[in-house]
Amino acid sequence: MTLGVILRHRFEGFELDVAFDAPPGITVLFGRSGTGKTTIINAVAGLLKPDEGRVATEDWVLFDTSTNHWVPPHKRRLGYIFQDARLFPHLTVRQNLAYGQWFAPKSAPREDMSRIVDMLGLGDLLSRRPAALSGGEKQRVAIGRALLACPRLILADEPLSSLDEARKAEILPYFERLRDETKVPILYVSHAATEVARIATSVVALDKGRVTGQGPAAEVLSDPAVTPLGVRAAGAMITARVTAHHADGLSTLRAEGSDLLMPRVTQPEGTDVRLWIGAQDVMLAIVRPDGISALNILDVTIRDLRVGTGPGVIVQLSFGRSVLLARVTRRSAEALNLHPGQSVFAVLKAVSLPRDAVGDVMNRT
Ligand SMILES: Nc1ncnc2c1ncn2[C@@H]1O[C@H](COP(=O)(O)OP(=O)(O)OP(=O)(O)O)[C@@H](O)[C@H]1O
Repeated sequence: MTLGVILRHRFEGFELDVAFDAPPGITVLFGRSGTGKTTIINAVAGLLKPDEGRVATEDWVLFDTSTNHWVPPHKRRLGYIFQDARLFPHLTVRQNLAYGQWFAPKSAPREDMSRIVDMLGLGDLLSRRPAALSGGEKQRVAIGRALLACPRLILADEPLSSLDEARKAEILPYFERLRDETKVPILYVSHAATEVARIATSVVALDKGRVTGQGPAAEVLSDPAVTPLGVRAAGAMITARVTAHHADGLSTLRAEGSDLLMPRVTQPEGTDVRLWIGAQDVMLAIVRPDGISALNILDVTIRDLRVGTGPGVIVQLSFGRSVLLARVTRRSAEALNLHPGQSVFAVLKAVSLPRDAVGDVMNRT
């Protein structure tokens, strides 16, 4: 089931004009603050009636302004996952989960509570009340409650933004499972690049109320013309296989015929992972560097250079069939005469990898 979204709405000083598709899996609405992400979520939820638009799947129309069709919010069968989990404090985890189930229509296919409890690792928490849960645990219960309502669509508005880095790392694998195991489209708002790289099936990049890029996560993220958060946060996502863990805390990952050494990889050997590599963590050399501390030196070819208004240049690199981005100064690009088609070496420090940069690969069959 794919959700089609077409929306036009004007607030004083802001105009939203977007059209995109959300296929099964997680579609991340990705952009800076004030680009219209929450306005889109509110329109899909029915909390905002847009000036014009249509939101529908193949067999179900939530609203269509051209025909005056409008399904009220409580009949839309949506699962919500908010920034704060919004659990009922006086109910146990089991009762909070059952509350979600209570809202599932009798005609809907029943979701199996024990499957959801297993998927989210909630078995040991069922008799606790929310006050006795960590932020990450609460968020897992909120995901379970949303799923048990048998939603036709899940809306997640920055669900990780109130969690610290450790809690985020704890909960990201559950969103990865949600992405891979749930058949309904999930609209997920985020402005964190590593989070997007890990969980997105597809990305809708937004800027000032407009879609600047949409498509599979790896493509949108590595397009230097898109970079929704600006060049400082630009980066690319590649997939790699964990081939060995070493005693010094590093692991070898195989990607595009090359070995990469990375820290903090917890996935077992043989696992395919997604890896987020920030553009500012990649240096370029026109001859193979020798005698440097950086552990990863990759053969790459320059595809494109994007010169902005500032002193930096985003260089798009072909790494096998994958794409990497490097951010260098315009001065370096000129001094090295960097140009499309040129073979260069990308140098990547192992320690620069952020804590949550390695995630599971989608396992959809
Ligand atoms: N009810 C409203 N009335 C007037 N202006 C609004 C209203 N709601 C949102 N806006 C404006 O619309 C723009 C988009 O807001 P929106 O909340 O959708 O952005 P966002 O991308 O979700 O931002 P954030 O990441 O900060 O939540 C902003 O300029 C905001 O001030």
